[in-house]
Amino acid sequence: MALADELAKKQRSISVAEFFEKNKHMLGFDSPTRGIITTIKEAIDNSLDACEEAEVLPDILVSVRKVGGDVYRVVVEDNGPGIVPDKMPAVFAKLLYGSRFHQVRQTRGQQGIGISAAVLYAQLTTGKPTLVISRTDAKSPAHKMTLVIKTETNEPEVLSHEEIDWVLPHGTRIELEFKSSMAAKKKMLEYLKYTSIVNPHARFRVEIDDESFTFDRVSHDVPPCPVAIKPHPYGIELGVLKRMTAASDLPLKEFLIESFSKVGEKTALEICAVAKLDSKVSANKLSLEQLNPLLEAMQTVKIPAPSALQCLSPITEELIVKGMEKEFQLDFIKARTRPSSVFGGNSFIVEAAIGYGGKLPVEGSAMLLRFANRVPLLYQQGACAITSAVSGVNWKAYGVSQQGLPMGPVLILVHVAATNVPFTSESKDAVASVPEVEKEVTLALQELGRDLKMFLSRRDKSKEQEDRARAICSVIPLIAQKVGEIVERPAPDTSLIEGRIMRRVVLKKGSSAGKILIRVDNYTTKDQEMALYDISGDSAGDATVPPDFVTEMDGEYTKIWKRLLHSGDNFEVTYTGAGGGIVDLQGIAENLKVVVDLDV
Ligand SMILES: Nc1ncnc2c1ncn2[C@@H]1O[C@H](COP(=O)(O)OP(=O)(O)OP(=O)(O)O)[C@@H](O)[C@H]1O
Repeated sequence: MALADELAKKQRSISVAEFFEKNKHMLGFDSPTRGIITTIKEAIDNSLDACEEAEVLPDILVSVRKVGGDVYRVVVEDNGPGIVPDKMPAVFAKLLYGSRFHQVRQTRGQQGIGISAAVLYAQLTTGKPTLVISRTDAKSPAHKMTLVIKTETNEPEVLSHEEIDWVLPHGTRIELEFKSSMAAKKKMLEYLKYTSIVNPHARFRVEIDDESFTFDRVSHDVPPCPVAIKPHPYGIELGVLKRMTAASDLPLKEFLIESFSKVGEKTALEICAVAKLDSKVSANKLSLEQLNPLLEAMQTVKIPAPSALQCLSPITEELIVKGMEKEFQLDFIKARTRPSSVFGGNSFIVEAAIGYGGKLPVEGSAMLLRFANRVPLLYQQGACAITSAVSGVNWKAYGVSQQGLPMGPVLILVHVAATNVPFTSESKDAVASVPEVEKEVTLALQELGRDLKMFLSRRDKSKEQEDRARAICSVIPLIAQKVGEIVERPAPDTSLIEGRIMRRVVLKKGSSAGKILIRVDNYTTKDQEMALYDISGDSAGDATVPPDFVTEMDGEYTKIWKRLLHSGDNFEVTYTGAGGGIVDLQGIAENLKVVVDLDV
């Protein structure tokens, strides 16, 4: 037909670079504002992955600078293992080129698209090539290249290449220029803050125009790099099995043992028996008719779950708490790392944490921080299985109000670590709805919910006790006076009683000087900041605290002195002046025993 001939002239293959140039939203480059965050995220993901592989503590520099008009230069530099010069062009200027796609282990990068997509975005919006410097060891020179992607062929083009001296003994630096705006500055800083929470061993130095920020590490231990394992029989699909058998000349039994994790002699023979196949037949001789029952047998025979120990890298409860405490002021924080679990042959571990109170906003719904393989998920919260699992928990049972998400000063962190995170799309914004993953998130949150409930009821109880004590306090002088009248004696001095109620030390107005002795006993948890408040609201009184306290003003008269508490601490607060005052010991952990002695 004439039309078919006509169409035939227009039919041609499309390169993957051309495809993503047109569909950049699929990779998280929907708008200039988002483009800048995605670029930084892709580069940082790679830096962290590379440092983990090289077992070095990541020191990452991020710089964003306006270079004219609406063009910004983004620089990300790491102290990772570097990239050999031969591979630099393809790593940065060829889509679907990477080292992690075929590995069964937890990594941030998976697809081999991320950083080349950023290079493509830069050349699309400014026409500028990307500059890359990389060095693999102190004895070799660094290589500096400028690169573009030839979109029609998805092949790299090296515009310049020279060997240079470089300050870093090993590492990689990428500089891209693209059209953007600073509308997302807050989100960018949030992304960095959240990244530093789940990568507590990394340090980020950030320069945005003329401002600098540091997100420092709280751990000096490099997390063990996840080790790749073989695929599990439960997670295999027919096409993959066909490719694997075709490439193997081993007998079927040996092929099964060699190619899959958790398959030993006994399991391999059982699979062959269920599939009614000879265990000695060569794997590459199997026909499609034989592969179908083989696959079915591989998925019905009972096989132990893949081991998660080596291939996953959970953050751990202790480090999640450290990371959260570094970035948020909270009254309560608890984290939980669940045992490993499996979906479709993929190992995964869910970790979660709940923070409460402190400086979290009281109004509105809880803050939800979602993470997958130690990467913050900043977009598509509503489409994420983590969000629906959080909303599915009955928070009212734990003393927290709820409208879908819990409401009030609550911070929820959920981290899904998996050998293959089931994202809803290539832009890796949201976790797809997988019942096994959702169940684990729910279980982690329910466990934490019970701890939160306990904290809240203890807090309410101590508030109740304080109110009661206060009420008693207020009538003590009256009772004393009445007693004095009855027995016809002067009223007894009740100031000391008033001064030792609860954790609040009250110095009566008119007392000219006082000493408060504070002793910290029985401190079993980690160091925690304690604040001493002078809430007298009076300029006449003043207090002297030991010099290692940091003083802050809260309002015009109220001073806050802060310092970390340690077990066995002993110190004195001296109060002078006629104004009287109240020194309040706040933010003290439940299990911390603070002994306050008043010596007026
Ligand atoms: N800073 C770096 N240091 C060392 N190697 C790097 C660095 N950046 C990239 N690489 C290498 O280049 C490859 C490609 O990176 P790219 O960002 O395109 O994909 P990815 O991270 O593997 O996957 P994804 O598309 O899911 O992000 C990586 O797999 C890694 O081997």
